[in-house]
Amino acid sequence: MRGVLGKSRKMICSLLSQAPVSPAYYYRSSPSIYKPKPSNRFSWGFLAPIPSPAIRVFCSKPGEVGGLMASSVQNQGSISYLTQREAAEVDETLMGPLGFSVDQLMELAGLSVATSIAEVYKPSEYNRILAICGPGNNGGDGLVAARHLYHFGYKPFVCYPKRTQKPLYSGLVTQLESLSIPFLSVDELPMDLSKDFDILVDAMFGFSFHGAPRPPFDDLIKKLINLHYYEQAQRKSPVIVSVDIPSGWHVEEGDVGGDGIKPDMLVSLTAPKLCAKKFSGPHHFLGGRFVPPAIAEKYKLQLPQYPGMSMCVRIGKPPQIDISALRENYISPEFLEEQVEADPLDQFRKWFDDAMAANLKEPNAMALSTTGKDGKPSSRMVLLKGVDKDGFVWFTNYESQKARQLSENPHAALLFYWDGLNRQVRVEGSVEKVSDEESEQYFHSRPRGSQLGAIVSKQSTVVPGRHVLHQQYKELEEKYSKESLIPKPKYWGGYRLKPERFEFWQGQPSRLHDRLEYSPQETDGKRVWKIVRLAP
Ligand SMILES: NC(=O)C1=CN([C@@H]2O[C@H](COP(=O)(O)OP(=O)(O)OC[C@H]3O[C@@H](n4cnc5c(N)ncnc54)[C@H](OP(=O)(O)O)[C@@H]3O)[C@@H](O)[C@H]2O)[C@@H](O)CC1
Ligand SMILES: Cc1cc2nc3c(=O)[nH]c(=O)nc-3n(C[C@H](O)[C@H](O)[C@H](O)COP(=O)(O)O)c2cc1C
Ligand SMILES: Cc1ncc(COP(=O)(O)O)c(C=O)c1O
Ligand SMILES: [K+]
Repeated sequence: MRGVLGKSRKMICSLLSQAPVSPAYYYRSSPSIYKPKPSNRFSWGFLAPIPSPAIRVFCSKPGEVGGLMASSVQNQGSISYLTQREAAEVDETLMGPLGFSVDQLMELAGLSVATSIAEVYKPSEYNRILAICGPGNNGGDGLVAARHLYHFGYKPFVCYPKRTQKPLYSGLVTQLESLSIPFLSVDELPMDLSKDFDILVDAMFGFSFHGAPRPPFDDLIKKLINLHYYEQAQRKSPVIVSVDIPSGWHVEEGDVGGDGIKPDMLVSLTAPKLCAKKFSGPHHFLGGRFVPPAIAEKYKLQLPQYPGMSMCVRIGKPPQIDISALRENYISPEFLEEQVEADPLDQFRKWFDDAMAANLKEPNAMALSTTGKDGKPSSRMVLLKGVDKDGFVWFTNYESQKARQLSENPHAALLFYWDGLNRQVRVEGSVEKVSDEESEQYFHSRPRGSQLGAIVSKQSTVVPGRHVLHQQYKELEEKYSKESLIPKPKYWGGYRLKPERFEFWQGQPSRLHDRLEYSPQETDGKRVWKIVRLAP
């Protein structure tokens, strides 16, 4: 036993060091200023390899969008598929020499199913889920997924007609019961599932399925097939998510007669089985992030890289994007005149603290909009580096495009967008350079690399290639290798915007957002901020 483990550990290490990094692809979203005709559906053609994908996935049906979780898209051609026998062998190896227990694998598999669903179907629009669970481990995955989906904010129901008395399964049932998740018998299910559920999780059979489905699963499978006809009759029907194998399909041949279920999503576990090649629905995911390199090597598995910390990864063709259907319904607490600070700077600090507390990434990133003498506006992101009664400060290159525009027209607008909080803040005012001292002080507080970078970059001018920047950077690194202080170039420094108008925006349902505007007023020779509500 020790020998096997020792050997596999060594093998794992050596495989890890040689493991080719499979390319991960993502497709980009962009601000949706384009308003297509209702029928205008098109797919995003742009797929770019990135080292660590972290993106949203957009899908074809209204309400289907990726959450904030990362996902990536992988070319179907480069993925390998398992036969039924190989799938069973992998199972045995994982739970034999590799030391996994069935509970562990099932927990991770069920979690993968739940996270795949959450990536595509938002709980606000696809809330009622029926998990139909079969007698084997595929059914167990369905029970685990139902529990996670409950915690993700969905309302799951479970149909589990052929139970096993094994402690693992009775434990899963108890866990669901303790969450008051209803169990429905086959008789309690409506004839037509389309009215009561938004998502049907097909966890009836996995890779050990053989022959023709026996009762009561034959009828349950028919219920799922019938949904297809309701849809053809223009009725809204729930989406079907199949766990590992679309139930009733041959594990290798797929939907042989062509009259089987047609899932919208397939979550392959460990590695796709051969039948997955026949899956033509819009969402194919892989889950079960536990495959050790030793197994991948043995079965020559080519699997996509899981992005970041994600429990699932999209495989197969990217779905078509209907940009016109992408929308969020903002749900936030009310933002009322009585609650706001009299001084907009205090209000800004309050919201900034909220953004920090919510762990938002770079809450100090703001869009800066400027116009030159030609009156043509341009925007770009900069980082807020200080804010007080004198204004909002950022640093940049004094010979950049924005600097040229600011010299021609010293007025600008700043925009903060705090996605996770449904908030934006607009600040407008006049701009001036900060003192040289202030720029000096800030410049030397930056990492050495960024200081050198600022010297190298003649910001907004044309560069013949990346190598030129790197070459200059290297030369500077050598030049200043023995110096503790890197001199700030004259062409780098800060700007300060003195606010003349603020607007605090908080998203609300039905687009009836809160907008409170602050503008300065003279009252009895004193400057005070007047607050008004603007129509959304
Ligand atoms: N790495 C892995 O391997 C992992 C595997 N995982 C999961 O395990 C799944 C495989 O599980 P599994 O082996 O328990 O098989 P599965 O198909 O769920 O059920 C077999 C049951 O169905 C029955 N049955 C068969 N045919 C039938 C028919 N025609 N009509 C009626 N009943 C029929 C059969 O009864 P029998 O025919 O033996 O009498 C038996 O009771 C796999 O797909 C994945 O989801 C993950 O949890 C974690 C990682
Ligand atoms: C999140 C983020 C923060 C940025 N922060 C700064 C910054 O603080 N200063 C800066 O000069 N450029 C910053 N940039 C780069 C600018 O967006 C822009 O590319 C650059 O300043 C040139 O703009 P210009 O040609 O309009 O002058 C940032 C970019 C991003 C995406
Ligand atoms: C070109 C440029 N300058 C300055 C900054 C701000 O960097 P720092 O936080 O080091 O001041 C950024 C940040 O992205 C940048 O891209
Ligand atoms: K299934």
